[in-house]
Amino acid sequence: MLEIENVSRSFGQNRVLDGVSFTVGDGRMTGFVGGNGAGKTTTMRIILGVLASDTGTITLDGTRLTPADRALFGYMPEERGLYPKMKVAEQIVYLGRLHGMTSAAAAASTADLLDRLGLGDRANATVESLSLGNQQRAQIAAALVHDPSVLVLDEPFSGLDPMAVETVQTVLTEHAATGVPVLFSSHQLDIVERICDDLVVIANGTIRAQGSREELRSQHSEARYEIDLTHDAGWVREMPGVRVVELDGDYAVFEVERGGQGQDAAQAVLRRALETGPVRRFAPVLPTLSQIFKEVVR
Ligand SMILES: Nc1ncnc2c1ncn2[C@@H]1O[C@H](COP(=O)(O)OP(=O)(O)OP(=O)(O)O)[C@@H](O)[C@H]1O
Repeated sequence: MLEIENVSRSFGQNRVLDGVSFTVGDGRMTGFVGGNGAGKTTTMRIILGVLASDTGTITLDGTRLTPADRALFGYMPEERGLYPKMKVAEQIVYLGRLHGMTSAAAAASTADLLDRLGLGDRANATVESLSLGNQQRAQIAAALVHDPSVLVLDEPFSGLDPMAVETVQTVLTEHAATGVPVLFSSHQLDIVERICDDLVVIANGTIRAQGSREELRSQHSEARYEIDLTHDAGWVREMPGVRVVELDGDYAVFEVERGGQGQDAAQAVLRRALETGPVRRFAPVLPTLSQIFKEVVR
């Protein structure tokens, strides 16, 4: 498990990370989300040791990170780092060699990754001749070539078409499934929602929420309910403590206050519904990641 504990960092007077703590579990795809300038890249650079923190520690399985640990990490930096004029496969093999792989092992890993990423037929093309999306796939291969023990990816899905998102997602998920902690940032909340196991939300340099996707969704779900009746649901609008956000014949979605009073109001709707006839469905509505995000960064 990778653990970031109480990390702070300022640039001049500007405190861009303030007591940041979160964990990236083994085998967990952990989405790191936050608005522009929230502190994601700074955090990732500190994890990789390319930037120092002012305070705080980073540990892997309880031990403080050493340069040797970090040499085994895979990193896709925000500023993409491949040489434009070098051939794709040659370059990825070269990066594998820098990580201490034999030529044969680096070549085998490169060929395998390029195939899985759908770049097999471009192995001998120069990086600059690839489309941006394909350059991005090559960057993913570069981060994975040495079979990293931890994977940190800054916006791995930006600029990818939906097919490429799926391809990259499969490769990353397979790598995580070998027990590797994977931290990736993204502004594409729909993608994060689909693929992350855990989520960390940062705003203005502080962590606003973290946990498994299911935990977060259920923590933020109790205020909204849907009810599906076999008769008109218009009366729900008249119920105290209830705000109807959608009404369509015998179907309604409504919000209540968070907490005990709100729950009582929701239960009162259910009781009244049962008095008036059969109820097909009554359930909390799980919020989308985008709704949770808006709520916690507010
Ligand atoms: N080298 C630096 N010198 C001064 N300020 C910096 C430096 N690097 C980052 N910052 C500031 O730190 C803050 C956090 O930036 P960071 O790049 O970590 O955010 P981010 O969450 O990755 O944003 P984005 O989604 O836009 O990439 C910003 O206000 C940025 O201007």
